[in-house]
Amino acid sequence: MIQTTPPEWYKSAVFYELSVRTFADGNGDGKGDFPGLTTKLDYLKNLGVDCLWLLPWYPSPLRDDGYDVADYVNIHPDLGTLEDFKVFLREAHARGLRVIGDLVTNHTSSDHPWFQAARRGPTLPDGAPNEYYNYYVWSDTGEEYPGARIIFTDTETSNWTFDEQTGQYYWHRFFSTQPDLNFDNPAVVEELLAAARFWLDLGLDGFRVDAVPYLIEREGTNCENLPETHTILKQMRQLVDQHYPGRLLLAEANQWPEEVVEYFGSETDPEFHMCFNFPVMPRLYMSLKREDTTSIREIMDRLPAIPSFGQWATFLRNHDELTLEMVTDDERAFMYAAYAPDPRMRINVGIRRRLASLLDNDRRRIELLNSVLLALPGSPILYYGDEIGMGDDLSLADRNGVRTPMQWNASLSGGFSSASPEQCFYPPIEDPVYGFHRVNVQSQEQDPSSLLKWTARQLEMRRQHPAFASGDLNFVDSDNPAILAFTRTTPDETLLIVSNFAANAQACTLDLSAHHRRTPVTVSGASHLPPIQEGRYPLVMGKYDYYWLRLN
Ligand SMILES: OC[C@H]1O[C@H](O[C@H]2O[C@H](CO)[C@@H](O)[C@H](O)[C@H]2O)[C@H](O)[C@@H](O)[C@@H]1O
Ligand SMILES: [Ca+2]
Repeated sequence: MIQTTPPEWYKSAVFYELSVRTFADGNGDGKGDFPGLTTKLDYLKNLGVDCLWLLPWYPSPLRDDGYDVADYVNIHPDLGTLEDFKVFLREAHARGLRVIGDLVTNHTSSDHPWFQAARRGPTLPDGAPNEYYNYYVWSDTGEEYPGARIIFTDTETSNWTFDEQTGQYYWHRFFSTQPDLNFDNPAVVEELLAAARFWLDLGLDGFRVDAVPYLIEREGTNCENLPETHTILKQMRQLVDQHYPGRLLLAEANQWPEEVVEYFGSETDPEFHMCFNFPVMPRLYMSLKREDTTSIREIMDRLPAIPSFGQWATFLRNHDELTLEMVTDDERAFMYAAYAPDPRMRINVGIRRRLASLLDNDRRRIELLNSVLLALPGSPILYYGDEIGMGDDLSLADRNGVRTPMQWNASLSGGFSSASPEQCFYPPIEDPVYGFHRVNVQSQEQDPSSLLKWTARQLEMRRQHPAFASGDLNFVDSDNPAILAFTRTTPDETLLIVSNFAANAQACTLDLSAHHRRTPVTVSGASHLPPIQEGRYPLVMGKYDYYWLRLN
């Protein structure tokens, strides 16, 4: 059962991101749904995750996979009913699993009744003011805010789109089918808070809040991270603190450390409990190809201190492209050359591939990056299917190639649905390397050496050593840049994590003078390494090897 304490459960949680639509189909119509997901809760519990993050489940025309919301307080009919959702949430809680949703704040779908009403213009035919007009951001010229970048660079040429009905332009930071809400209008803030309350009242454990930097526009700025945006987001936190203590707000702010840290607020004026650590993610991949981990250490050193209630969210992949917004131009060019040799792999400012295919399906590299993810400060978020090494489908448009059906077994449609593959929302992957005949949960559950079993064991080990979640981070100097070494320390234990990012065996000497006379023992307890006699500690590691050690 879910305990109401500790309120800061998210600090030690492992999260699992999934799309209800592509996880498990309960009624055989080819579309995943809440009843299907409910049947998979034991799988998720056994994997060892603590909290599920569900992609948007709202009614939507699905022009951005549900991030175009047409009704904030309902379930998309394909995914089931509100009653199905309640059953799912009850069953998740009964297993000790928490659940957060995705609150799409910045914009609605152009199909949302608010936008359709807004298009009637500022004044209604009877002369009364149209209250919905000011729910959105309008312009006569479409020339305002030229400092705001375009985010979906492959699709959009402007952040303004002309609307025939009003004869005006409306503002949108994402697709033109996603008009931005006008957060200068207090009624809009109230609507979003009411939507949040609706789900929190049903027992939801919180939200990942989408695209938070873009709520407010101001001339002469880039319209990101503005002080007025923070003021609004703090109202959301106040709502949670006052009425829903113990629930979580996680900010999706794809920004540099100096900007993202502002989304935590402060001890006395809090904003989000958690923020994604976007900048470290591409550097994990970059370090592998460069066989040089300097950039990981540099970006982690650049993270400012966060309030005591705060926690980072770390991840290797998610439902979007592997974003390259938080790297330099040179680094971006390097990443494209290294990880997206086929132009179809590129989209907007990123790479639309899954973890296993990015890493050439190399089990050692997959384990290495996961082991670093689980050991770095922050609560890790696993992306569904990556725990079994699913691949992607480049023939699907947009970012949908990384959103294919979960592969449960080798039966028709990979056990995702009793419908045929052609009837599935996205076709299940069937290629010989990543297809469901070869890569699926059932076969990996029967194989003690599978990636799935390895992942479950790592999560269990992480749980047994709280320093992984809460220990202080200290980098250990290594004379070999291919080898990343750091400690995580609590008053009770010190963990030493050493990882070889090179494709060959590497030797290094670590400066462990702070740990003189201690003996590194693998966290499983299976192997003792030589004691740290002197400050300089020599180590030889096989290619892509990693050690999780406890200093006794
Ligand atoms: O709702 C619109 C989009 O919001 C999120 O977008 C984020 O992903 C973008 C890349 O796909 C990224 O560049 C941007 O900084 C983020 O806000 C959401 O995760 C997307 O799926 C969605 O389309
Ligand atoms: Ca279904």
